[in-house]
Amino acid sequence: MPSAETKPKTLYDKVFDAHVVNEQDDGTVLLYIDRHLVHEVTSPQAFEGLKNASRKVRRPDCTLVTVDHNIPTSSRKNFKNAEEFIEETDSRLQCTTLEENVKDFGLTYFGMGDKRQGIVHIIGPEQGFTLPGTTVVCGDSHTSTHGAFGALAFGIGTSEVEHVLATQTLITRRSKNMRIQVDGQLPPGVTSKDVVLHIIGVIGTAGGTGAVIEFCGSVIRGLSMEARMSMCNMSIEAGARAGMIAPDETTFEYLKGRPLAPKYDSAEWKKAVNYWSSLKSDADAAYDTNVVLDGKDIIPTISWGTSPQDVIPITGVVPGPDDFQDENRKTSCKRALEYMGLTAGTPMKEIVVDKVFIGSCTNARIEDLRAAAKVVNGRKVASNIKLAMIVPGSGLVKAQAESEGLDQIFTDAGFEWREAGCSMCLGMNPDILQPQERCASTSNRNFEGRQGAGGRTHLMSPAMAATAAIVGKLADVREHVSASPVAAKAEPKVDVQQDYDSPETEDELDRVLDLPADNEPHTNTSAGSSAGLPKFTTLKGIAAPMDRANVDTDAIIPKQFLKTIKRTGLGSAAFHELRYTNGQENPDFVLNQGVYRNAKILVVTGPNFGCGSSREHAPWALLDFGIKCIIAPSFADIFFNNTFKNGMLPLVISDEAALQKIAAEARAGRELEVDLVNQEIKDAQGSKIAGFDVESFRRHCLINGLDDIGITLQMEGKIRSFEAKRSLETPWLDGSGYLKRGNRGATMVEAAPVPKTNRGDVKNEPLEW
Ligand SMILES: CC(C)[C@H](C(=O)O)[C@@H](O)C(=O)O
Ligand code: SF4
Repeated sequence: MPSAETKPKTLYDKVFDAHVVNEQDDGTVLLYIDRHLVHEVTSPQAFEGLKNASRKVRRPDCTLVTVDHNIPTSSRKNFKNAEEFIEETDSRLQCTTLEENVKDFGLTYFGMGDKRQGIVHIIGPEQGFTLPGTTVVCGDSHTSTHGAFGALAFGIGTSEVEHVLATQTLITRRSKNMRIQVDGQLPPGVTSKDVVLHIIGVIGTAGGTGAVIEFCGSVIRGLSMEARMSMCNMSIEAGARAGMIAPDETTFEYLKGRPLAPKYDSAEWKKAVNYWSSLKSDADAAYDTNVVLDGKDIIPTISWGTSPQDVIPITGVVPGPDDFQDENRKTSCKRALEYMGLTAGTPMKEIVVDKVFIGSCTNARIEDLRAAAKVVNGRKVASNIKLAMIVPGSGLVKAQAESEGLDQIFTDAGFEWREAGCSMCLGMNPDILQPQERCASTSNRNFEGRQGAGGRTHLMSPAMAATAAIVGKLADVREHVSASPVAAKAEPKVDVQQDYDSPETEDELDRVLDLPADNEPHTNTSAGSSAGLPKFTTLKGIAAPMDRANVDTDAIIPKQFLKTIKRTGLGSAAFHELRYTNGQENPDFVLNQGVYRNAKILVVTGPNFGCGSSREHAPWALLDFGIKCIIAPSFADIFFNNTFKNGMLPLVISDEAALQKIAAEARAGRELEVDLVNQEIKDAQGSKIAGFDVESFRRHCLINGLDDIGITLQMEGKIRSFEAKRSLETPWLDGSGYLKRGNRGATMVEAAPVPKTNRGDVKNEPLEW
């Protein structure tokens, strides 16, 4: 056996190992976080937690904040401030709460009046905030996007957002290694979006559970950074913790001249590139799973159902339950066909579309817009299309597209040209589908109700969505455009400097100056801080049975309830779309029936519970309903973590016979007892039905009601030594370019750290600095 030092490592192992602050014997790791992106939906409760415990943000210089999910995409010509601009009360409150928080904590913020505002996963890379070899987190599942740079980037829940804000670390464990190699070459008309949809079709939405996927092979090497981002973005849809691609010349080329990357050609840049070049898997590194695909087998791919694994080549027909072996898939197929209003056997190309959405963190970058414009150029949107919209991923993408005349191509064809934001990807703002409307969408999730209650989503590439807009039906781009719309590998540079007055005189010393006024980390103490959690020892109560697979967090708590700035009060909204029909309780749904109304335990017989979004609102809603324990054959990673942070217990029972025994008790309406101390599930008479295993650190915290942040703060010494080492080895990660440059150039004033208001009237304080 080679020693730990000499053992060949994967890219993931290398980045992970380089960030370990502390490792316990049971594998619990305190991991240092280099980059934290924050948005309005998943942060209010985290900032509230900090305030309640009188804590500060430890590293404002490593934190970047924007608004994206709730904001309208209508013209901002008359924009003055979010308070006046956002009409919907809850959305407005979420955005203004964020603005108060960035002021109170002195954070760098791209507000709606700043050209650099955009979807978090678009602006991080665009600004050079995302760098190879870093750890990147955000309270958002599509943080996986940033893995395209060889960063270890993953979504976290709100409790973890608070943990990172307070400590700049996370408590985590190692994931498995999965390699997906795509060899050969892609045929014309096939893009990275088709590749990733195809992959999810092959491995399924739970295929990557517990693993970090490394994408490699000649097809991946040949992709531009933007195309790589689209792929890593959707690794969460394959159930993975993260997706990664080893950095190479394409990556370095993309990073040249980005405001927050080391200055190009400086000694620091060279040092960085030298380090980044070492970030590749060792030749004989071992993977837990290997998948090998050939690019030539991939055809433009599109989704037909309500899960991202429900995909098919555009040349295919809508499948039926008989096309699947697995019972769970047969049942979900039936339900999906009903929801989608489709009949098995219908050719995909005959499906008529009502709306077209080109946007989202998967496909709203300049290359995506160019690919769509190439299809649209000189043509008109079909007359049956009620709305075709282009929503650029950031203000800078929008400006770049306008400078290339793409906006004109789109508007001439009949598309609406909007302002940056998440928009109809999840419809937290006014951009939604009406019930039964069918949408060709470049986003990443086709869950029931995702783009609007009753709305029907088909996922596809920008070129395919543009083709659907022109044809009025789902259509094959290859039949409508002669040349491949795939962008060349040459990097499509968005002009990130346009707002940015970079001083000519910068030299190496700059890095030292390039620090916030108080570059000392803001240290929090563990003393007298947050309240901790209620202890979980045993739980006795009614268990509700749920025979479903892939229950996503959009289903557990739909988007309209994410606008709260509190953790409580979501119980009545849990499983909203399943629980109510036209405002009336649906009698078929288990939680509306007799004893199950008071269920404390949920027994799910299908795999992959809690997949999709990172919203901690899902466990909050279950907890508020009264459910403290969920038993299932497997869970999606982020949901699994989120439950523990709320004193809840997710129990993996992978033994089918044991699970069926437990489910039988639940179906009979009898109580179960979950004994965490002895790790046993008992029936109402107290006889053991099954045993289980919970990682010792997590068990210890639950049983003793311990607060993670408090525990981590006791490691201050170790965190400080880690930071000192980081400053020496990767100095480019300290300080934020904005925080210094903001004091120099007038055009940068709006991005300076936000002083705490001293007028006591935050609402009337101008927000566009
Ligand atoms: C709001 C946020 C928690 C969520 C996510 O984590 O993915 C959102 O971005 C989504 O796409 O559903
Ligand atoms: S998936 Fe959609 S809602 Fe989520 S961050 Fe991306 S664009 Fe926004």
